[in-house]
Amino acid sequence: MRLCYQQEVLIKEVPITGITLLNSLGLRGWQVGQLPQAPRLKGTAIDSMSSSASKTRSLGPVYTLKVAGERMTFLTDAKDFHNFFQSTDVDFQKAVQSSVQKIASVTEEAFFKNHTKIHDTVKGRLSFHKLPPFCETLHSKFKEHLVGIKNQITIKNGCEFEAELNDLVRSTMYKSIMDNLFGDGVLPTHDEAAFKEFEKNFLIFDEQFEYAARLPKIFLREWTKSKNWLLQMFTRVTKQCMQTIPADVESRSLLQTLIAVIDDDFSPNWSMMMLWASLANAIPITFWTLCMIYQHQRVLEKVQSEVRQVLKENEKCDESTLALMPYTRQCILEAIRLRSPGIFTRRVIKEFRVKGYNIPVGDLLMVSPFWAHRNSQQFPDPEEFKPERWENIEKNSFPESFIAFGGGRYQCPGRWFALLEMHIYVSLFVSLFDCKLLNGVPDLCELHLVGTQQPVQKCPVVLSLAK
Ligand code: HEM
Repeated sequence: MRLCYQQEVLIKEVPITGITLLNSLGLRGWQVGQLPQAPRLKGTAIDSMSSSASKTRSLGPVYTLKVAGERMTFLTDAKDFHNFFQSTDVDFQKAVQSSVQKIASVTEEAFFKNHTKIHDTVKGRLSFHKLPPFCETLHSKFKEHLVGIKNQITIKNGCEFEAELNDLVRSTMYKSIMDNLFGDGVLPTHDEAAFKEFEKNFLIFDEQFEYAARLPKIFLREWTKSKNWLLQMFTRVTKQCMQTIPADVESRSLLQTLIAVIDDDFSPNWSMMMLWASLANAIPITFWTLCMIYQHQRVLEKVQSEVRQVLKENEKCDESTLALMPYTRQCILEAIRLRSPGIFTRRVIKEFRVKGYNIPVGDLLMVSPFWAHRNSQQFPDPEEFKPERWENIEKNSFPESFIAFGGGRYQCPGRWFALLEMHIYVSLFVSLFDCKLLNGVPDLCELHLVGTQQPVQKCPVVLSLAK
């Protein structure tokens, strides 16, 4: 397969073994297209998702792919990311609106009317200085569910307990996050059968989320059924919630805060999207963090000695407790670096100049955190799990080269909450259990581009009580 590049009158053809590249981006079967005003594509190498050196591609710092009729121009040089996030020539809302319409049935008009308001509301509610109350409630919910597992092991007379790690993390985290953000028991977390029904539908919704942004409904029967199930649930929940929104703004749950600002009939739809955003990345990355910790004996010993000491001496969990476990936080940041979302995107609304090239209006401009985080200039030995590289990172800021949470006006508003919940969960988990990965760390499934990667294989583990 060939990809054509054209610079002024010169047409440069570059052989592309790009089907592998596309596969590695998860774009199976989509078309590689023509670059209209093209860069001389030299220079920056991009590692494939599976990161083998033999798959390294040299498409250059700027290149365009035509995917399902849409021109996508990728920026791969970290020096251009700031411009990507800050330029007024590109637009976040115009890039994502049609996907939100397909996925959540929010009309174009409703999207533009409410999106910024919702973003700012979530950002305000989950801002760094609003997090302390969540410390205690997340800690107590996680503990409740993890102690449930501990009791199952104890019942077996302290013997080992076999489990699938991804399922275990999911089932213990989902309920806790839902209760914390949406209100205790507001979503079906208290009744096991109802929760299972929810989980089944949510997993289908999540798994095919990205296809749903592009494919006609006809190919998505099962997904549409699950989406409708979730929408019906949120229709009931938001109706009840509207009648019980407390006057005191500070005591409102995130759901109540959200519903209070939406001024049309799409509350259930936005709430469903909010639920997805709050579960889809943080929970798989928590799973990967645990896998990576248990896979690396030296790291494991360091985390164990840190968390067991601190949590033994502190029954409660607050900010100062977490500050005593900095290495665990470094492990989490390192796992986020290695399992960042595949891409995020902006729509070019005014000709965008980069490296001497003019990217035309209408293009989707793309940046891949997954690949950016494998740039060896910024992250030496990029494939290695090295928590120490985060040693001197300040608590409420990230280095410019770390873009897992996006950037600019619409940067992930849940990022501090995500780090908090993961820090509490991982430290509790390691303090309670010894865990042996029976088959090592699973491979990455490359189907998720917008969200983080899921494991291909199951991850069987043997759990026992921490010694
Ligand atoms: C490790 C976990 C997470 C990662 C890697 C992540 C990453 C991202 C990214 C890359 C974006 C798009 C930003 C952009 O294009 O500039 C985003 C958006 C968003 N995230 Fe997160 N996120 C995580 C956890 C969370 C959590 C826990 C919540 C909520 C509690 C959340 C809520 C949101 C929302 C609501 C948006 C949409 C913003 C908008 O449309 O304006 N995220 N996230």
